[in-house]
Amino acid sequence: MIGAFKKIWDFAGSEQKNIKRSIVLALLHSIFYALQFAAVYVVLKALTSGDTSKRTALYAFGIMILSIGGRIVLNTFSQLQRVHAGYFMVANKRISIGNKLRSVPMGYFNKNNLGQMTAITTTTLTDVENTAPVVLVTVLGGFINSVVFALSVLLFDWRIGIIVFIGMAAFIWTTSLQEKHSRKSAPERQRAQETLVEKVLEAVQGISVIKCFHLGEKAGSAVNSAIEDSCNKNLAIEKQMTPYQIFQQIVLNLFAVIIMIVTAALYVNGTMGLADAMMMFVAAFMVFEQMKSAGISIATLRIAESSIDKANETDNVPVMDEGGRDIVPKTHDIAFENVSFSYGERKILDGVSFNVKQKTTTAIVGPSGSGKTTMCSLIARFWDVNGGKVTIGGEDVRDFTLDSLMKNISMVFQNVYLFSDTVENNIKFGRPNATREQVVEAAKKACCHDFIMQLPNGYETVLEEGGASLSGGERQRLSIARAILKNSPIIILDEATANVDPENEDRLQAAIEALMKDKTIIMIAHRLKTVRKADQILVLDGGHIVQKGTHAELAAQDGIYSRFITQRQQAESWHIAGQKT
Ligand SMILES: Nc1ncnc2c1ncn2[C@@H]1O[C@H](COP(=O)(O)OP(=O)(O)OP(=O)(O)O)[C@@H](O)[C@H]1O
Repeated sequence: MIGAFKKIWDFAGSEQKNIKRSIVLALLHSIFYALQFAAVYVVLKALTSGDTSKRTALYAFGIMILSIGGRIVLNTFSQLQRVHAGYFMVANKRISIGNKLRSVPMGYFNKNNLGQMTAITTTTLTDVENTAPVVLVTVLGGFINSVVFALSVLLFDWRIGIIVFIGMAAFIWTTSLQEKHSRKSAPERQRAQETLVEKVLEAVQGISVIKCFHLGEKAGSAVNSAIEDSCNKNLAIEKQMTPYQIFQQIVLNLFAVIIMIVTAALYVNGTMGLADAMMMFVAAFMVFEQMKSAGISIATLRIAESSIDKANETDNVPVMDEGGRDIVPKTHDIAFENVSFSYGERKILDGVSFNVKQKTTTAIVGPSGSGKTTMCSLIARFWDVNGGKVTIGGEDVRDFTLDSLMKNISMVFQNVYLFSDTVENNIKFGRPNATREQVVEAAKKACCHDFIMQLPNGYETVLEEGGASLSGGERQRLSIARAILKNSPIIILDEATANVDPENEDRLQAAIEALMKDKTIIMIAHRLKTVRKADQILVLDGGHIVQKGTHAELAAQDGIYSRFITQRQQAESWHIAGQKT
């Protein structure tokens, strides 16, 4: 249990001060709570001694008012501090995880699916927000209050005080039993919650496939069973905890009864006065109150702990940036030196070496799945090589900080992701402080300006998430405008195969040509026209560069490249024939 408290305390980080304040206020609250006993004692003492003066009544009344007023004020402020701590400690963790995810290797996203990550940053951390500070303040505050209360009883009458302490020890014993049991079920509840988020996201993201293949029932039943499982796991925790909570109540009530019996006995044998005995009767009802609420909160301690473990696990993944330097490379030559790379056990690149001179264009061709995209991803360090090295201007990409590396590179892929933000902000993504004029200039070069101006609010139009409100070609040209504005010296380009109708193709080509001007280009090429113009062509197959040279050199050789030419020529003639009909 102490370990769990320490975890919450460490998690609170800079919010520890607010939790401390909340606990102190909770303690002060308990002093004001105890004041009502003083009022009761004054009344009892007066009644048993026959003092019915107005002064005594007012005195008792004043103490009672002070007790009530103090409790209201202190409880409000204690709660405010607690809520503040909960909200900010979780907000800080969310920001920290967000920053981490920018710098983790892409392999992390393979192993940890979107559902898990969404669950951690939403429901899991919301659990921490709602439970951690409450549990800390209620349980710690509750125990400290009870000890203070018990000490007061001990000073008042040592015999009853000892019974109170024994009752507290019995309660702690039942609590430790309860806590051991919740240790196993809290992570299970956690997993069920993650699966639920995962299934809902999957159903929403794959809705077009689900509709196409009439899979509504299947997808629905996966979501339903995840909901059911999550409900069951929550109920299981409740069911598991209930007997312990009943047991705790029995133990505490039993000790309250013992206090009353012993008090009565002490009064009867004349070792306790009437007022003191009546006071002890009242105390018997109240002395364990704080412990009871602490006991109920203990059940959520494990939930908070397992949620914190999960969030910390995500926050502690090793990032790629560690040890990187802010490097400004002297040139933008790119080199692969004997590079090997595998996804898990599966080798994709094996001893790949080549050089790209700055401000030249290199086209990569090869069969589907040969590793073209992977090779490009290694330059931007989405992944780290398993052997050899990738350099820019002679500097290993692993020596750069992520930011200083990405300053040099723009990537334009076929799958363009646009954020649910204005068109302008989507274009400014790579250069946030660009002016409107610069945005418009880039959009014009990328042949986007006309369609942007036709949108309801032009550059201020807010796009739908992922860019769903735009056509594939429009999305692609916006991503080119983004890259033009970023103006980085190296461009990695996956030439479009899809979304290209003849009208769009001309615009797209114009956009790409604007982007490529005076840059070092690595291009996954699909069109014969672009491959022909490249300064160097790399043919990738079976994890190796099997051919390297200019179009003229490779076209003269028998091999994959000459077959690629034949295939492209056929495809392009089919394309043209298709247009004529
Ligand atoms: N994130 C990943 N995790 C595991 N395997 C992957 C991952 N990405 C790609 N692969 C596998 O690595 C191989 C190379 O993929 P890559 O996308 O680099 O090929 P490509 O030549 O670009 O293919 P295409 O021309 O079809 O786009 C493929 O067999 C693919 O299944």
